[in-house]
Amino acid sequence: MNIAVFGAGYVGLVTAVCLSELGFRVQVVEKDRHKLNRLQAGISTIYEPGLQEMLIRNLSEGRLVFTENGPLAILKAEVLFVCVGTPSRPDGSADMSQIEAVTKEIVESSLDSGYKLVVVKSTVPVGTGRWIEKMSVLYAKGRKANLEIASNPEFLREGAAVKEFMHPDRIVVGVASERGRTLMEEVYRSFDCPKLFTDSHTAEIIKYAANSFLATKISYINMVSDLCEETGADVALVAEGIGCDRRIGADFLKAGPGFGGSCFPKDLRAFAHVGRSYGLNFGLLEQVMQINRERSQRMIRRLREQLWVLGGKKIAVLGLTFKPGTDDVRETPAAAVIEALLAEGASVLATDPLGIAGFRAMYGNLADRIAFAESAGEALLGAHAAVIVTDWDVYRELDWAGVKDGMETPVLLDGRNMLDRAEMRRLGFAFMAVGR
Ligand SMILES: NC(=O)c1ccc[n+]([C@@H]2O[C@H](COP(=O)([O-])OP(=O)(O)OC[C@H]3O[C@@H](n4cnc5c(N)ncnc54)[C@H](O)[C@@H]3O)[C@@H](O)[C@H]2O)c1
Ligand SMILES: O=c1ccn([C@@H]2O[C@H](COP(=O)(O)OP(=O)(O)O[C@H]3O[C@H](CO)[C@@H](O)[C@H](O)[C@H]3O)[C@@H](O)[C@H]2O)c(=O)[nH]1
Repeated sequence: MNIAVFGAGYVGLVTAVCLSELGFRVQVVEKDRHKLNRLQAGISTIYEPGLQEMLIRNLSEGRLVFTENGPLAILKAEVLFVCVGTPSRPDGSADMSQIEAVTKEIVESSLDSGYKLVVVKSTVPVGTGRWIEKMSVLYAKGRKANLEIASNPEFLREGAAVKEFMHPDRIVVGVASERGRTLMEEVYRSFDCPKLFTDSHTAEIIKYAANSFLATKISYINMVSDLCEETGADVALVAEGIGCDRRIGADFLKAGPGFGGSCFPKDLRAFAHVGRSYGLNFGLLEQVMQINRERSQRMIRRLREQLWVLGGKKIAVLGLTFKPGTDDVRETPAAAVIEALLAEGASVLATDPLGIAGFRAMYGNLADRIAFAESAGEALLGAHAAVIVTDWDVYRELDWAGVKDGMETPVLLDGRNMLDRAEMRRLGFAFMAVGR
């Protein structure tokens, strides 16, 4: 089967590489020249375990092609995956302009040709499939494009994208016709997981509802974590205690600096906007987002417990990516923490195993006001306190006894609850962990 994938970002690139690995012939259409050059040269533009090797293999064996030539890819393909971005607009709604641009290109390149299944993998508001159908009629200007629109939301997590694409918990497909369903069954034939076939509205809602629910769990445990801090309880044990109940489940109950990344914040804003646009009370999600916004202030408050004044002090920030195992810094909680520290008059020395370059590129103004260190050891030299924002293993494995002596004052705030409290106190740290 010939497949076209539009957009070689986190989702598009992983989808394309994995589908080619499964034996499909995949053409990836990417408009960003810089990305395209690198991909054509066999260099992955994102860091994902396993991706680079698979990319090179499938590229050299000819199953995977990166191109700017949308019309040619459209002509050849029977199934077209749309994986372009759906970023936030200022009012929180999803910006659908990239989806519309791809729609136009697909319609104009498939006029009077055979049936094609257009599969929307991007995360989109309910009703998007219908809009694509309507716009297709307009762009066809009275001629006929034989397109069927399906919804196939993607649930992969960054840092484990290849593994999660290849072994998902479930596959959701919103498709109307038998022909479309048969094609999607063929695409996912080798996947051994529940496959849920629905109408397109249901599939579209499943994606936002899943992300919103997971983010709700995180804000919920973060709310409880504040109470644990006030009362001397331990949020990790509370999470274990409630998570053992199978109706609740243990996942996504880790307290921390709040959720970040390119998905949860954006998708919550968009889902809340969708709810409001139907006149519904989605205030629950507003609260989830508000709790998340307040996390950085909570961390400042903890630091004050030990440091008295923060102004003029040097604080090491360990971790810039929104979670470990990725170089992605989009909407990272580290940015809010650094912003709050600077507002207190502290100076910041930040470090991260993979995220420094991305942080400099994305947060230029903020990056100009802080310094960067190549390693945690270097960041901690002369620091009055360290704050762990991202739970990288290197921080778990750091020689804390060794670095402590280089600090001005050995204050450590474990924002991810990842270190052994008794051990850190034994080493002589004034140690605080989120939720304890
Ligand atoms: N990042 C994730 O982990 C993840 C997981 C599940 C779903 N999603 C959703 O998938 C979608 C894509 O997310 P992403 O993180 O991959 O985005 P991204 O911004 O990393 O990638 C989008 C890519 O599309 C390209 N593009 C834009 N317009 C194009 C066009 N007309 N033709 C060809 N290429 C074009 C861009 O240059 C970019 O490379 C979003 O809707 C997102 O919410 C993301
Ligand atoms: O118990 C937890 C779990 C996660 N997080 C934070 O939540 C954010 C998101 O984490 P994660 O879900 O692992 O990362 P993403 O790669 O953003 O994946 C989410 O967003 C994707 C894009 O929509 C979906 O496909 C995935 O299913 C969904 O998990 C990160 O900042 C994490 O540190 C916590 O604070 N506590």
